[in-house]
Amino acid sequence: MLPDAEPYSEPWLQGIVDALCDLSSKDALTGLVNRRSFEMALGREVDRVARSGEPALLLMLDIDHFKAVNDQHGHAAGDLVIRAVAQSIAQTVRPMDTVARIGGEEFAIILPNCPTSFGEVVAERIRQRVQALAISLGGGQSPLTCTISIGGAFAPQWVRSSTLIWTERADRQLYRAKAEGRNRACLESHVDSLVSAEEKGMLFAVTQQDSE
Ligand SMILES: Nc1nc2c(ncn2[C@@H]2O[C@H](COP(=O)(O)OP(=O)(O)OP(=O)(O)O)[C@@H](O)[C@H]2O)c(=O)[nH]1
Repeated sequence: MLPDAEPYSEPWLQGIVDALCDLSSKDALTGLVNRRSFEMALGREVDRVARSGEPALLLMLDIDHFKAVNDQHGHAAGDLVIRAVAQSIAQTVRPMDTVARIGGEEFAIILPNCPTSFGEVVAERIRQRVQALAISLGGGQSPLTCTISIGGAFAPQWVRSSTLIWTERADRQLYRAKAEGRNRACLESHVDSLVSAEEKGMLFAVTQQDSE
């Protein structure tokens, strides 16, 4: 939609620029950050963790049995569920956290500066908030409920990881949550002992470069 201001005026042009930025970085259905922006934010977070050593958590979330929602209630109802879950997740985390829709019924959250002891608490809080939703379909129909599965992994502190390794770790926990029965949060444990050989190699490469 074109801005309200006088065409070609400075506010009008700024409005166009803002709208284009939104279009390229936001998901149209939910208004959350889109996959492209999420990957950029994750890359920045990997760098920040390696520099500061602050703990950061990545959560991957997926609506359970979502295909059945579409099949039983139609695609429009499915869209309502996706929107309601997106809103609920966004309202449960801090403004500094990045909440993204990265696929059909898949979401991801980057939580910078998240103490390791807080990981389970925040994941569980999100799971419970979504479970408590009563999603109105209108037209006298009963409201829908849904559940999500959550997988989480902390970025290894003081080690330069990669977005791919971090995402794979969180994804592995999400698969575990699905396999163990869904509607649950599974987080990787013993963060320090889980630095992979590849990540150690990356740390060595950085140290070598720095000393040259
Ligand atoms: N309404 C709606 N449906 C979507 C959208 N994007 C993807 N889907 C549907 O989401 C469903 C995902 O189903 P699956 O990947 O089989 O997973 P699931 O049924 O949630 O099962 P589990 O993840 O194993 O619990 C598919 O039916 C897709 O068509 C969307 O934007 N809107």
